[in-house]
Amino acid sequence: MGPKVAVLGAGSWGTTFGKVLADGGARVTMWARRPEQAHEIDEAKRNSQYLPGINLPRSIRATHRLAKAVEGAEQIYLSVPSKTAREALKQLRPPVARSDAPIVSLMKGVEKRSGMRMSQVIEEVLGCDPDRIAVASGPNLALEIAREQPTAAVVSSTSRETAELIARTASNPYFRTFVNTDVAGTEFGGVLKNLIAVAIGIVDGVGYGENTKASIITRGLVEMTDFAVAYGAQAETMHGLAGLGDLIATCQSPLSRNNTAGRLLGQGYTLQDVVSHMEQTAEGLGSVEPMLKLARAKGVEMPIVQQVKMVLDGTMNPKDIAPHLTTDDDTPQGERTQNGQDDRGGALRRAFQRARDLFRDGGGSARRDRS
Ligand SMILES: NC(=O)c1ccc[n+]([C@@H]2O[C@H](COP(=O)([O-])OP(=O)(O)OC[C@H]3O[C@@H](n4cnc5c(N)ncnc54)[C@H](O)[C@@H]3O)[C@@H](O)[C@H]2O)c1
Ligand SMILES: O=P(O)(O)OC[C@H](O)CO
Repeated sequence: MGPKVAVLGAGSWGTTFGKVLADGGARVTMWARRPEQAHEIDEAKRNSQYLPGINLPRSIRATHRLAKAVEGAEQIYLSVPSKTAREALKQLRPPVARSDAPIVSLMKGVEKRSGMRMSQVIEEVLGCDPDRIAVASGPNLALEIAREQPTAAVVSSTSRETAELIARTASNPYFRTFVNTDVAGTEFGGVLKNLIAVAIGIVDGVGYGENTKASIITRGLVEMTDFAVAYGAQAETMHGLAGLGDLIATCQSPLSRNNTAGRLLGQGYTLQDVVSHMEQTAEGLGSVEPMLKLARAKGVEMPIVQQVKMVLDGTMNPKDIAPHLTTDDDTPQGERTQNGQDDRGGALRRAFQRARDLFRDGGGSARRDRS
């Protein structure tokens, strides 16, 4: 018999992940805020609003009572929009204090006010040991997985044991989960690819073709890597499932809400129009500002994300987004990342600055992951 698990949040990803877990043998109880949604999942084994046409496993249970969902749970998965994560977590404090169940974030956003990653918000609100926290990410478009199309994902935790436990539970014949211990890289990959997917949507909406998109994806990966490495992540994580893998899926798919939001902006709709049109969460729209703030704090240049912000603010015509892939200056620049290139004084200076910051903080990347 598989572990008893709770999945909190019954939108498209929470429900799909509940199915992944149940199809891997776990005993799943979903928590939905709305009683009628909990009732539909529990009785009809359907979530018609978020996963139309999908039959959920017969074993899945659902409730709108949080305490009932987490009672006796050996693992707890959280899948709400990042802007509501803190509020949802506060309700979890009493039951979590009574258990030692790992807490797994399925979310791909940062907290707008603080710029904190979701694992950091979990650690702060629940006050639990980081080794008990895991995050899941990767090229994971919910509807494709709900249709049981073969997919890979990655689970990360500062404790390899926790990551392996969650990866074993979140695996089934159509869903294969890998592990790593680079929590910051895994989370930032999921946040950053959303921003690049918005850019791709914008140029799609304008009507530009594959050269423009390939240029943005490739240079976008450089921005993602520079940012993540500046925050103590490993560059190789950005080239794995949580980085490049997810970047490809999100930038290519019309199923992506971030890509869709960008496309509408590129077609000339305002941000306000787009937000009111979207029925599901497009995390990228709310992440642009906090991520640029974090980038500035480390001296990381993110010209593509900066241009996305200008389109969101209405200060740049979407059709102008692609040609200037740098906001720096007109000097030809090396193609490698800021961290890798040795042909620009600025990059070298920043690398020294980061090394000095790291040294001053007294530790390497693993330690910084826990901050
Ligand atoms: N959909 C995907 O393909 C996918 C894949 C991977 C990761 N994610 C990430 O998963 C997270 C959730 O996204 P989603 O796609 O399920 O969004 P969604 O818009 O489909 O659903 C969000 C759900 O959260 C519920 N909710 C909102 N605030 C809540 C609160 N305070 N308490 C309880 N429930 C609340 C909503 O009622 C809704 O059921 C996001 O961070 C997203 O980036 C989504
Ligand atoms: O629909 P999106 O844009 O939130 O993307 C969903 C997943 O994150 C893809 O991995």
